[in-house]
Amino acid sequence: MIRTAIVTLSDKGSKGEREDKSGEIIRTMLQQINTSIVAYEIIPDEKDLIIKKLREFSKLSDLIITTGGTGVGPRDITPEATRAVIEKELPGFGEAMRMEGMKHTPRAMGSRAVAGIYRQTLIINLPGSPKGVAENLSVVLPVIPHTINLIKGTVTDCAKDREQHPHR
Ligand SMILES: Nc1ncnc2c1ncn2[C@@H]1O[C@H](COP(=O)(O)OP(=O)(O)OP(=O)(O)O)[C@@H](O)[C@H]1O
Ligand SMILES: Nc1nc2c(c(=O)[nH]1)N[C@H]1C(S)=C(S)[C@@H](COP(=O)(O)O)O[C@H]1N2
Repeated sequence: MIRTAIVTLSDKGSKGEREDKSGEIIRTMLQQINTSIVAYEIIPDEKDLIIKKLREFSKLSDLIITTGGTGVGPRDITPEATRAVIEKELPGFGEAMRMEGMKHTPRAMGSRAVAGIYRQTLIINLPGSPKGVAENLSVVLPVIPHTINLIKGTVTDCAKDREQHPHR
């Protein structure tokens, strides 16, 4: 069971001015893999607060998924906060999400989403819009369990694991 935390970055959402559809989509899509939601919060786009929350949630989760604040708006700061926390970056996740996203909309190149590892927790940024969340998460979802197994050291032989699970 992958213990998962969801963090929605939204100034409007944190003030109760918008329903968090994006967080809800993450929750629904995660049912496709073996996860349990252990934490969920909507916070404003404040760098120090995001850093604090990522560190706090990493103590209780194997996976943290953020949504929002990845673009070029004046208050978009999620990638910088994530980079301040992670110890290893996984650039392939962002590359894959943007590459696939551009098949849907050229605006996908405007997301600066990053992914990486802090201690034993995988952190993945997703854009804020519900469509952006669904399209981006569908790209990385199949590799999340394998990545977490590698982080935790429960899979050490990638080649053998690939023979057993050729599609993930
Ligand atoms: N959590 C969410 N739930 C539903 N829709 C969202 C959410 N986050 C973003 N959106 C939608 O995606 C659009 C682009 O997201 P973006 O984060 O740039 O918006 P925003 O209005 O600046 O957000 P905020 O002021 O809440 O931080 C929003 O205008 C909204 O329509
Ligand atoms: N696949 C995909 N990626 C996407 C989108 C989308 O609809 N689909 N929306 C884009 C848009 S419009 C923006 S502004 C950026 C950043 O969104 P954020 O600032 O809400 O995180 O993500 C982009 N990435």
